[in-house]
Amino acid sequence: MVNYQCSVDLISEEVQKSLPEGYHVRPLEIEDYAKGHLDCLAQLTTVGEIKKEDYEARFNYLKDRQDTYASIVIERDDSKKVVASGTLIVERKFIHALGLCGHIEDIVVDKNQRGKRLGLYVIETLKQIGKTMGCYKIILDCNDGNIPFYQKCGFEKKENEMVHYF
Ligand SMILES: CC(=O)SCCNC(=O)CCNC(=O)[C@H](O)C(C)(C)COP(=O)(O)OP(=O)(O)OC[C@H]1O[C@@H](n2cnc3c(N)ncnc32)[C@H](O)[C@@H]1OP(=O)(O)O
Repeated sequence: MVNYQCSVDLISEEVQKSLPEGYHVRPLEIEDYAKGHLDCLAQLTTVGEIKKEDYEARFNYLKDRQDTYASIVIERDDSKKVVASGTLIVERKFIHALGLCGHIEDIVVDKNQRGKRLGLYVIETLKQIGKTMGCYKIILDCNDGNIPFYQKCGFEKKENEMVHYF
């Protein structure tokens, strides 16, 4: 199984050029608590009060499972702030010959940084990580308003999303 940290290094070189100047993509780091990762996520949905030690415990849980979770961020070079983030989760199936299915989750670009193709870049990076890790497909759920964005990222609409909240 590929360690995604390595694949991000490879991807970075290949596609970094397509990012606007002054930004870079990298795996999530434990220091991102202080770099605005949660502020960015709060522009997607409710985050709640998360203490630094709890953030770090969750980060370490994910880091110990890099064959399943790949979280990436885009950092702005001048402010050193996280301005975009996203996660790929790799599901291990019995079907499709023990196939691996990638799930894209929690995509967000800071509201002041939208329209610069940062979202596209996050998705392209996660797609390449998924491919490198051996996923046969990548799926995601989104609202109607984001369908055109994901179509630009190479996704097509298929079936429906269902939810049951506890
Ligand atoms: C699986 C999930 O996580 S779904 C949740 C997605 N996240 C959110 O809804 C949070 C709030 N929204 C955001 O963070 C951002 O608006 C995002 C992530 C949806 C898009 O990020 P951006 O960086 O602004 O998009 P980006 O600039 O990369 O756009 C890529 C292309 O999609 C187009 N696009 C982006 N959003 C939209 C939209 N809502 N409707 C139509 N086209 C769109 C852009 O015009 C661009 O087109 P182009 O290639 O012809 O220039």
